[in-house]
Amino acid sequence: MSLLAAGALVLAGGVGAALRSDPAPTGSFLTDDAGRALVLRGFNTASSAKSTPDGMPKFTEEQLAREHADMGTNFVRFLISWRSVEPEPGVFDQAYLDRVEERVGWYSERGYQVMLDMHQDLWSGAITPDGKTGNGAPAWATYMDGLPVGSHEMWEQYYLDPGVIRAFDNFWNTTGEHPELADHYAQAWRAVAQRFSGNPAVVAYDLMNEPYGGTLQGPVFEAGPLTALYQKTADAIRTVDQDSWVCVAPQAMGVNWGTPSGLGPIDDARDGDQRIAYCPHIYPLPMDLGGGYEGTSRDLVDATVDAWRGHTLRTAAALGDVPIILGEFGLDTTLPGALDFVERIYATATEMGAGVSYWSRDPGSWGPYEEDGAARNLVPALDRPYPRAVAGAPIGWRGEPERLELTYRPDASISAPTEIYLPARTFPNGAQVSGGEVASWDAGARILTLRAPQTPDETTVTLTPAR
Ligand SMILES: CN(C)c1ccc(C(=O)NC[C@H]2N[C@H](CO)[C@@H](O)[C@@H]2O)cc1
Repeated sequence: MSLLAAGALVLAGGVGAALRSDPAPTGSFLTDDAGRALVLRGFNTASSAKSTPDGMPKFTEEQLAREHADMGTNFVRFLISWRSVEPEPGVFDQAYLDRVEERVGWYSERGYQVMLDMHQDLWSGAITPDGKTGNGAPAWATYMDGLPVGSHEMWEQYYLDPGVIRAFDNFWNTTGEHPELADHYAQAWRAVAQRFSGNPAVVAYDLMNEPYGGTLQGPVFEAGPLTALYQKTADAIRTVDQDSWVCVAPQAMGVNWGTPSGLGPIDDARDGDQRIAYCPHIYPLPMDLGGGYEGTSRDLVDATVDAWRGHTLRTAAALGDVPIILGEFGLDTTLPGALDFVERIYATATEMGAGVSYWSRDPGSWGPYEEDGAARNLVPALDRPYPRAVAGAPIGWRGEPERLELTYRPDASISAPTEIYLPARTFPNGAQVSGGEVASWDAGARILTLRAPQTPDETTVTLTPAR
């Protein structure tokens, strides 16, 4: 069992958890330019970007400032789209990338890390005449070959329509008719990476949102055309960007619900340690079907989370002990037991050493704010102390409203300090620290930094509210 697992198990669940037979957490993290291990907590921003003419989310800098003040997030999975990057074959829209870069600047000014998510659902807006069902791919890359697409109450049903399956089969070249589309996709990502290479706020690229294999499903898809596309795209990115992490996601069908992924390893062409991350989603079916997190539904959801955890750790290990970002999870937080479910997912991600981007930042019953801007129940639930950046190797940590415990092995070669976020609602006067020394306390940004320990030995610091 890895040190991370031992530490996490002790912190997260006591002796009982130590008997867990699941694979050990990988113990690897994305790092910032200073080399600190990053604990990433934030939102998907935002679903509204799927349909706007300019490709931008309906989201203002003031709304980001509010999110930062209310919850101390440090991460965003920012939705971009192939249709906006490459509106015509081989034509890359620099004005669109300007708009993306402006918003990346909002996050950068507040110390955020940004993961750019090439987002698709149901392939493209071109699958239906009104352009409102799917999103992501441009119309010129959407070949349905005249096959029909129906009209459905549940959006997921469109994935079973012949026209939609054919659009995916042509992209993956399962038909043998369109080998050029994957090359275009990789070059579109190269154009994005060329723009953001060296941008200190852009830490990662999430290559494709919730991939779907059309006729091909499961390992034959994931280990076949999906892994091949990721390799092609990673290679294209590395011709212009040697440092950003490349995040690869499994197919959504099944894996979102707790079944194993057959994704194959990606060879990272960069000089030095590989920077590949694994970015699955989790949406337990009983929650999606409206069951809530109570009674029998809760038992089924817990079984899903346990299965998902084990499969995720095994895939991350198979990809080369890569770091994990939970790219999406979310729910209608008016469901019974919703906040207990949110707590369960964050505790599981913490134990795994995974980053988290909640789905999503859009207003309404799934998000942190109402349409009128009023804060919802999610805000206090997500406003928790956490170690944003660790100057060394995190072994394990546990955050409760009025207590943070972090065990890590300091790395004296890292000049930047360990940073900890402390919520105003539970740490109004800052923190009492045991096991470490306070270097600074920024009451405005709610960030406390620790002085580097004198020895490289594993150390545990505990923070409780200052009186
Ligand atoms: C049948 N297939 C392929 C399928 C079914 C269901 C989802 C899904 O719920 N995804 C969860 C959330 N993720 C997207 C955005 O990435 C949201 O629209 C979904 O609610 C995905 C794929």
